[in-house]
Amino acid sequence: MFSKSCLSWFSYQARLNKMKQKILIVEDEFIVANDLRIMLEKAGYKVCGIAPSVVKALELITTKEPDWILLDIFLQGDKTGIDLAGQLTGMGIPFIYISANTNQGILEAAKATLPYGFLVKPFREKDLMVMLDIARYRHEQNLKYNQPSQPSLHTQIEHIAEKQEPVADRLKQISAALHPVVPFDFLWITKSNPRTSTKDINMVRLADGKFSLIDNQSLLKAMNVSVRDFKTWNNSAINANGKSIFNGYDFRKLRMESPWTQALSDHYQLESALITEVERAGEWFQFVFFNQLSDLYTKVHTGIINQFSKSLEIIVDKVVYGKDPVSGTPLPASNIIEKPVITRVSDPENTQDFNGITGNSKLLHAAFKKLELVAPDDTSVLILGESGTGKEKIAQTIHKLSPRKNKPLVTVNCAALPLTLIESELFGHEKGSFTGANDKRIGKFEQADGGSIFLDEIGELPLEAQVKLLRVLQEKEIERLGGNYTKKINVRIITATNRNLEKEVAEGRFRLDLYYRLNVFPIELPALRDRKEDIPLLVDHFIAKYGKKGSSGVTQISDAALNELQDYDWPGNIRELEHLIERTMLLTEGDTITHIELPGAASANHFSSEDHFKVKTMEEMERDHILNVLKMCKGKVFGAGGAAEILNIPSTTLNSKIKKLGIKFEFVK
Ligand SMILES: Nc1ncnc2c1ncn2[C@@H]1O[C@H](COP(=O)(O)OP(=O)(O)OP(=O)(O)O)[C@@H](O)[C@H]1O
Repeated sequence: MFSKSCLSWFSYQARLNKMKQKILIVEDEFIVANDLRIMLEKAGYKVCGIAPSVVKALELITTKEPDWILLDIFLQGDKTGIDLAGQLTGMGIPFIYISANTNQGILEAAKATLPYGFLVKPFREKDLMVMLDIARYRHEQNLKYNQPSQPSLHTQIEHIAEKQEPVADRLKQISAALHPVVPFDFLWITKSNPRTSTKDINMVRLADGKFSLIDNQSLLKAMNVSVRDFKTWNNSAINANGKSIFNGYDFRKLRMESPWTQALSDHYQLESALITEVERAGEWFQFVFFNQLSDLYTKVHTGIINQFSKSLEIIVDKVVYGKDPVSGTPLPASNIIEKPVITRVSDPENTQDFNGITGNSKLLHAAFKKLELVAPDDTSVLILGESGTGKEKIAQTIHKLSPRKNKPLVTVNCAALPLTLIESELFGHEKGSFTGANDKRIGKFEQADGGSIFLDEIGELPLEAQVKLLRVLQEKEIERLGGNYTKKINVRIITATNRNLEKEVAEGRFRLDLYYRLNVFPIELPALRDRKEDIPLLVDHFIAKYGKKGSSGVTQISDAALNELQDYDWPGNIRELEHLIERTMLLTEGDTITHIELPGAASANHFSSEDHFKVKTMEEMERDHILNVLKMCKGKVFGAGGAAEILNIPSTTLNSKIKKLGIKFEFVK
């Protein structure tokens, strides 16, 4: 055992070690920078400067020669921390990111610069010190043994480019290496000046996340574009006018100016682009990265792509327009390109189902893309959408696609929990901790340990429980009611709501700090009325589902009935459609649904003359009952004489039922 004096000698040495370390803070928010300075100085470090921009940081690096840099990502000026990071690696200065931005694309970009750590704001003093300690230790070891921690992207690309493998294979590997840093769904590499259309390279990202090389001829066929049109369009390469990021308005303008971009983006549902050019022996080559997400590209990506311009040159020289590695002859594009197998998500003929989620609309694809990005991480996800849009299904898919898939996914409907039992349900209780607690209970968080917890209708959680939840998120530990110890837990949190949480925060019903913690990665699910093109697929899906389950002989639906469904507004979204199809199948004789009785349809319909055949589902009965009570109470939900009191249920529960059942205020009047 160490004696007390021996221990204090160690901490004295540790402090001496720190004192030798000069740290530069690169942070544009003065308060945060100052806080950091105070924490570091208290711990014995020397802060040699604070820089709010990359320009200032470079100046201070030259004059102060820092040993370490704490680096924010978005800074004053047009350069980001990630731009600076590239230069720091070259200068051999170790750095740690400190940022509130945990957007997946940015994290990937940050990762590619090989930082010694990434601290998410807000953080505790202890977190900063531990991270710095570990980073310093790792850096010392690296210096001692002279080991680069992992190959840089450039080294990876160099290595792939040199491989004696077919061009298509190398391009796939290069795309996979580039994608985490500059995400794309379609990469077009073309010789922009002088122009030669035969040498275009088109890399498409498939549904499984892999890449495929597709030649122009197959592309034209898939896009239904004539060779003549293509030749005319293709003579005009994209004129980027010195710009590199094309989001929103700029992307729409680019589409108008470049018919080829328009055709590509229509076919592949592309919404943004990042363009860069490299020069090789007097010839210019354009790399156009397209993405299905709008507003995806930021100056972080331009910074990265500029850092990797040498890698792009290698791609041009050694892979795309170079010599065949085996025969040594120049690579004619037509020979190196394989026939495509297009099974990507957006191909209506091939993919209609993404992990059990049916739909092929653009809006749903945007949600899938986000889901794919976030699923493998531990990031908290907030799913937003009206009742019945499939939020729970999305939560299940996130869990299924995550490394936690073999551990439990515990679902909690916050609206259905009785007020008095919420805390014990979520965090558990010890025997005798309150009247009626006859046994000890393991809470939902503990049940989900190692896996994920899905907190549905999080907007309904009362304020007291919100405080506790916040603590769990911050401390990653729970305390059972009546227990006097805490337990560490490792749970990924997925939440969902059909409420406008920002409004809830503004009106004091939801804690702002909790909202920030949960809203790290929001996924919005579109209402069915905004993606009616998915109705035929969904109908087929439900006919198949209930055909298998029940005794109905229905296997299809007539065009006329389908048209009726597409004309309806779907206030209850997919849940409403599903129940309607299930019910209609029960009532249909033969194998084809030819008519659908839509809610509110006029008496001219097929079934209303035979009311005695009409079977109401439990949900419909519940809906009718609530509606009648609401009418009786003149729409009053809360308080004395309100519908909740008459129905003897908490008003929060009633409110969520009203939403779930698609009851609108207009129906009550
Ligand atoms: N894209 C989809 N493909 C197939 N079935 C779907 C899809 N989306 C939702 N469903 C089905 O629709 C029903 C409602 O979905 P879910 O319960 O996930 O919605 P929700 O948004 O969580 O609703 P609420 O907010 O009311 O809890 C479920 O039976 C689900 O299986």
